[in-house]
Amino acid sequence: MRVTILAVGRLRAGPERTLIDDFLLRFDRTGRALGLGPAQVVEVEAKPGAGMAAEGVLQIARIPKDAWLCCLDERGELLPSPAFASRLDRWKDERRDAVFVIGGADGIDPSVRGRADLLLSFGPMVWPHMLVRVMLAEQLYRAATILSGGPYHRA
Ligand SMILES: C[S@@+](CC[C@H](N)C(=O)[O-])C[C@H]1O[C@@H](n2cnc3c(N)ncnc32)[C@H](O)[C@@H]1O
Repeated sequence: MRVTILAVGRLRAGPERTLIDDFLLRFDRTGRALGLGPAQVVEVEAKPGAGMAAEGVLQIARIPKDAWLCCLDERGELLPSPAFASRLDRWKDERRDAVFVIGGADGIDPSVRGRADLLLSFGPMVWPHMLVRVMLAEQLYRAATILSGGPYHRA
């Protein structure tokens, strides 16, 4: 199953980018034997000040028709890492694509949120979207290690 992190804004080279690249590379390596991956980051950028609705139009254009759609949202479901891994495991048997949408400064437009199969929360606090990219990349890698029985996840 291809995995896309669909994010707003361009992330320049720096520590967050390094971590994301590293976790997604590890996810690809660990997930390959499980039918998970490859993972990619797709960035959309609306004109300055165009707002969340314009970002939503760009995001919808990048979501494959039959993809599982997960929107990252602080008001969403809280899942322990093994439960998140189980979701990925189930989704990969059902669809070719999973897309994880991370909003910009204003959040995710209702036109995108309304289509989501899952609203996933990393806790009730609001995190900067660049950090949410890193957290999601790490959880994807963690999920792959849980499914492969590796020693990375210890709880
Ligand atoms: C800075 S936040 C935007 C918050 C926006 N003010 C709102 O109320 O929706 C940018 C994006 O990061 C993601 N995000 C931030 N905190 C999160 C959390 N605790 N759990 C999941 N996603 C989160 C969401 O996708 C959000 O749209």
